[in-house]
Amino acid sequence: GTIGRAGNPFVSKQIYANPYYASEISNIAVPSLTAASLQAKASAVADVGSFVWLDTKAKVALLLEYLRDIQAKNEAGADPPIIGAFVIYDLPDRDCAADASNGEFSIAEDGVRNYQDYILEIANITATAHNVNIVYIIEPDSLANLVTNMGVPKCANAASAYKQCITYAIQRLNLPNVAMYLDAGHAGWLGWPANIQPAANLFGSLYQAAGSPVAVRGLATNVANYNAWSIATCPSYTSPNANCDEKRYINAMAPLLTAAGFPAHFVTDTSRNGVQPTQQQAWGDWCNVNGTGFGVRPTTDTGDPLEDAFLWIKPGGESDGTSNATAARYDPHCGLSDALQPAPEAGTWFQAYFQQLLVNANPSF
Ligand SMILES: O=[N+]([O-])c1ccc(O[C@@H]2O[C@H](CO)[C@@H](O[C@@H]3O[C@H](CO)[C@@H](O[C@@H]4O[C@H](CO)[C@@H](O)[C@H](O)[C@H]4O)[C@H](O)[C@H]3O)[C@H](O)[C@H]2O)cc1
Ligand SMILES: [Mg+2]
Repeated sequence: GTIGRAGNPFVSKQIYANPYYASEISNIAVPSLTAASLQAKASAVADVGSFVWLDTKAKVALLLEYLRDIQAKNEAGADPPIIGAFVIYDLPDRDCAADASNGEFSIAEDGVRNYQDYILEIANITATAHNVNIVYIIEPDSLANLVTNMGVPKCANAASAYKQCITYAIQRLNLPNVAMYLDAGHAGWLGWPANIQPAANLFGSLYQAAGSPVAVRGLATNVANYNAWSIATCPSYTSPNANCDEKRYINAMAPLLTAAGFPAHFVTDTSRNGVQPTQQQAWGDWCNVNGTGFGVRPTTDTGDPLEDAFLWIKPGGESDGTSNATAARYDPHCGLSDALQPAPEAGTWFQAYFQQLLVNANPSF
């Protein structure tokens, strides 16, 4: 049966500690660290299962390589069995409300067709690796931008392409060895009272229009963001949004989704939420935020029946965006007082940020 229909895809499994992140740590981070104690801690980070971002068509080659490695490890008796963990992130006109993570495809230049080819390649590789279970997070920030940023021309112009591409993706990846979670922003984005019902409507209508694919298990929250899973006192910067953490957000969202025909479960990114409250000057500050730390390691022990797992989705140490104001992809959020600077381009290794996460890790390494 499909792992999506079969319930929580993470139970009695371990997430692949992928070589891409491990090599960033062993080739860049460890040699850059002077204290031997920090080198040992850094090496331990490489052993944590985290998500591989397929943020270019070229990186789909990694999917094939890593699924083969997982298959071999499982055949050699990996216990618990290893599952693959990947982020689908290559929409045309990507990251439409920001400048830091714009992608390789543009709608004006056959971007929808290029995206469909990207998805087909992933689907074909996924189907051949039929005895490896895989979790896909679908397109961070995309649908959330369609809820709150239709006033941004680039988002308004991209809306139908986003929906067409995401529908294509969840239909083509609706395979027996797949579970998918659609990205749903975070408590400080779609959790606002003004946004949460429109968000449920969008997710419900898209899910049903796609034919309610059984492999779609639910939604992913807090991807590349910093919110607490559950916090006793709402931080000041969250006021007046009562949904001030991810647990409150998903518990407010779940009944609205069920009513919209989408009985969803959730996963939450805890890779960078170990320090609470954060040093964000405003809740909407998303770029390379100062003072953060690695959060709870991946686990299904969430204490909430709606929450399948805490996961490390954003690879901690990879930049959210460049602080170079002359760069083509410069976004002003990466130049704010609460953003660690100087920062390299989105997705590239940011050693000072990795060190920050490491020394602030909670639980500590
Ligand atoms: O006082 N009030 O009553 C009240 C009422 C309503 C208010 O309005 C809300 O304010 C929120 C901010 O507080 C806004 O949320 C921000 O929206 C941004 C996109 O526009 C997101 O940015 C993305 O972040 C991603 C990583 O998460 C990046 O990968 C990506 O590149 C980047 O673009 C921020 O996270 C997210 O925090 C809401 O839209 C907005 O509706 C505010 C106050
Ligand atoms: Mg981003």
